[in-house]
Amino acid sequence: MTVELLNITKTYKKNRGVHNIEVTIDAGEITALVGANGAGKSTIIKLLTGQLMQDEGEIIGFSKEALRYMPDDLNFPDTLTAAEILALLANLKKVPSDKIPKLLEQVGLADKGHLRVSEYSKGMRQRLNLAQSLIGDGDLYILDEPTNGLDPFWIATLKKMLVDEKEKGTHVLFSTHLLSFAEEIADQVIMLHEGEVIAKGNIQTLLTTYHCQTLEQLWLTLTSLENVQ
Ligand SMILES: Nc1ncnc2c1ncn2[C@@H]1O[C@H](COP(=O)(O)OP(=O)(O)OP(=O)(O)O)[C@@H](O)[C@H]1O
Repeated sequence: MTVELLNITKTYKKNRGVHNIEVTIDAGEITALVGANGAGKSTIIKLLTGQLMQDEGEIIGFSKEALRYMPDDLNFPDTLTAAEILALLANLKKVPSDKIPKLLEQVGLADKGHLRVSEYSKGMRQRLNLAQSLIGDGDLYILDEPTNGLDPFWIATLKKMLVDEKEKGTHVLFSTHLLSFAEEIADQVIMLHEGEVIAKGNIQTLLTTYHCQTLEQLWLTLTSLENVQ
């Protein structure tokens, strides 16, 4: 099963949002959503996760039950410990609480689960955000700027986790400003510019087609064209 955005348009009151978006997310692949600030990445993620409703178009193949989601700005209640927060969220997803020690361990917080989130650094909060997105077995995994606040070790660990998810047959879609991160692990890319898709498809095929060595080169080439197709 694939998830498809068909001719999606979302306009905010004064701003354009995204326009005529046609995107397919395949199971067992990693799709990277890339583009400059304001290009429309978060809007697409919010449409996919049901936080926004499109003005036009249709999303098919999406089921809320299948969704696991790592937002870019998750605020946790400061007075709860990380283990308590994960227990609450596991309970909501009907996942047994005995999975929590493993989740904490996966994000390197095994010995910090008893601490209140107010005592966490930014990177630790982001790892807790990652841990909550690992709860359950939903096979549509969406991550909004997952590398934010992570140090190089945790960026490398995140890469392995996403590749493992892909190998389990999960649909993985993440947004990023880091084109090298996208290039290293994604199969497909959706490149956005001013609310429109300017390139999409298999990364290697796109690089060959446009005679580029890297995604950064491709992005610079496409965004400097006078008439973007
Ligand atoms: N709540 C909102 N109200 C009005 N305009 C908005 C709102 N959210 C986004 N926009 C506009 O929609 C466009 C796309 O924004 P979006 O947040 O999707 O971009 P982005 O690619 O995620 O950017 P960034 O990399 O800066 O997070 C921008 O022009 C932005 O100003």
